Amino acid sequence: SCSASVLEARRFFELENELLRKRYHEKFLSVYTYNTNVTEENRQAMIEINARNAEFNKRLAQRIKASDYVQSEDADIRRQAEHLSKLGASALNPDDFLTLQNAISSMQTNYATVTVCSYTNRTDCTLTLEPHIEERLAHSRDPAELSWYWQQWYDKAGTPMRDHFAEYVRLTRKAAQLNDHRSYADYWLQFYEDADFERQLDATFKQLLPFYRQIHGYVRYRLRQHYGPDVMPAEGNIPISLLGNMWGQSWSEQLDLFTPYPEKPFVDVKAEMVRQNYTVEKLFELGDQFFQSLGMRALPPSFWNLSVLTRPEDRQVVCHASAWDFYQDSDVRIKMCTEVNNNYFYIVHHELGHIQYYLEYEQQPAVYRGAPNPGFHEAVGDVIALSVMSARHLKSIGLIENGRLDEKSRINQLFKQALTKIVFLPFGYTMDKYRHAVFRNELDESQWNCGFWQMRSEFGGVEPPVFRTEKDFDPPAKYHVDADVEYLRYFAAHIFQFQFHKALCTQAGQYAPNDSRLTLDNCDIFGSKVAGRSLSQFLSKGSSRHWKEVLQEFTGETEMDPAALLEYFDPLYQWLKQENSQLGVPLGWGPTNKISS
Ligand SMILES: C=C(C[SeH])C(=O)N1CCC[C@H]1C(=O)O
Ligand SMILES: [Zn+2]
Repeated sequence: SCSASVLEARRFFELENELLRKRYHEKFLSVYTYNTNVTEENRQAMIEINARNAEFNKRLAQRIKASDYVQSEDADIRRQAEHLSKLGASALNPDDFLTLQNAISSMQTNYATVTVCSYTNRTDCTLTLEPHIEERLAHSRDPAELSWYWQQWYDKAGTPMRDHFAEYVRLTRKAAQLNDHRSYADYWLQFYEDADFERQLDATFKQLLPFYRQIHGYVRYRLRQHYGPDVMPAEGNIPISLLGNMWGQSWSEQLDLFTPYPEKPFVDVKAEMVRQNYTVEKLFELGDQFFQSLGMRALPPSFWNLSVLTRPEDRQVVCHASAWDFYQDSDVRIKMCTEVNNNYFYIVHHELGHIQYYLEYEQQPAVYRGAPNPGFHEAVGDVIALSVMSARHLKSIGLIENGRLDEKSRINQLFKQALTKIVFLPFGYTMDKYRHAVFRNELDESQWNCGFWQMRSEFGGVEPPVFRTEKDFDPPAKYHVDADVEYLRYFAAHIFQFQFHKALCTQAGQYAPNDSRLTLDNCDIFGSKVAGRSLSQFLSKGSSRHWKEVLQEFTGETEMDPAALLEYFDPLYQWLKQENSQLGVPLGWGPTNKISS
């Protein structure tokens, strides 16, 4: 349709998108400068640019609201108008906006710079989360030491942030109301473009809970065998400090405590990487080569020149891994404090997935340079990692000997994957179930800390290693709470990534239903140009089309559906049900007693 009004509207959005692209370019340069050099001066400069951009975004939204673009006869004009009317914090008046920016950046600065004291040398208080504390949580087998680092971190990264967090809740609530949302939770949920999505998330979580209970029961049983009944009661909540990760979101670091068949040790890729003198650079080159093998773009020279891939010696940085799009000249970067180990091997691929998405949709107008469903952006890298972590692929890059696992080794491998992919689900679910309750005023401020642990216990059967009260405040001990980053995107990504994996493996001829040689858990799409074209097609759409439409073209489905995930893990699920009943392993847990009611 080329009526005069549509032509005028197209002209309007073409101009506005170019201005928006320039604003994004300027904004992300200043945020990156702060993240890669945490100084007060850089923090102030970042806030100033954010405030200026907020005014421009607000004015654009007002002009669109005053127009009839949302009723345009042209569907694309309507979509662009709707997207550009979605204001977040930008709806606040300049003073409130600055106050909110200060609250969030203060929490982020604390998270990035906090250090704790060594368990073995109490006068050394220079230990950082990455790499020192995470290394201790992954390798110590002393419950007292594990509990020490857990408490040091939560007491220093969490509790002192309570006032900033309260300010953040107050002002994001005000922003949401200015945008006619019931709450900031509803502002976050609108990015899924599906009024039914929250219900789907609840239903998906309930559907996967029985599988999680089997893993939880087995791990608790094995922890009890190792640490004894005083540390691990038979039917209790699992102390998070025993699980190898500060937040209990992934348990694979302590894998060798719970390997189903320890006599068939699953190859520790880290040991082999160290033996082969792997460098951080090599990890990124492997990821880059994987995408190129699919016929997708190589990382541009600017990536290698401008990224920050290891912790600098001479300045403070925000170590939490992140990928960056500067909306100009294919300038894409990663900032992370990489170490050569299993966890970072995964994170490198996770971040490169974001980078490939940025490169694939860069031709879109600025308003569409994003994912149509936040879960998609978090799933891309993980899909590639599913191929990379397969025995078939690890053998092909010389990191393990045996590319075809026998039944017992296959159970070990599936168990290792489940300790990240299934264990993550209650954590991801709780992070935003909790924040939604806070944002919706369903959880009273007097219960903000105990309510957090009550939900972690209810949904995941885990608890703090030490008693917690309302004098503590633990949620800001997690990066995303400090940085105002919504978290259900990761829960959704853990479901979508198996749907994407199944589609790509089918397209690559590496998966066939009921063919025991071509199963999902040993599929490796490396080198498949067919799969690469399909993935590239999917990513290049950006958010120009509704996520159900682009999902349908990519996998044939129109919903988030855990069927592919359950198919991938089925052999393990069957093994666990049989093993747990044979061992008489109790399943399930009661309310945590680590909080005062
Ligand atoms: C690596 C990133 C940056 Se988008 C991250 O935050 N992730 C990746 C997996 C889950 C989540 C986390 O660390 O909590
Ligand atoms: Zn991510």
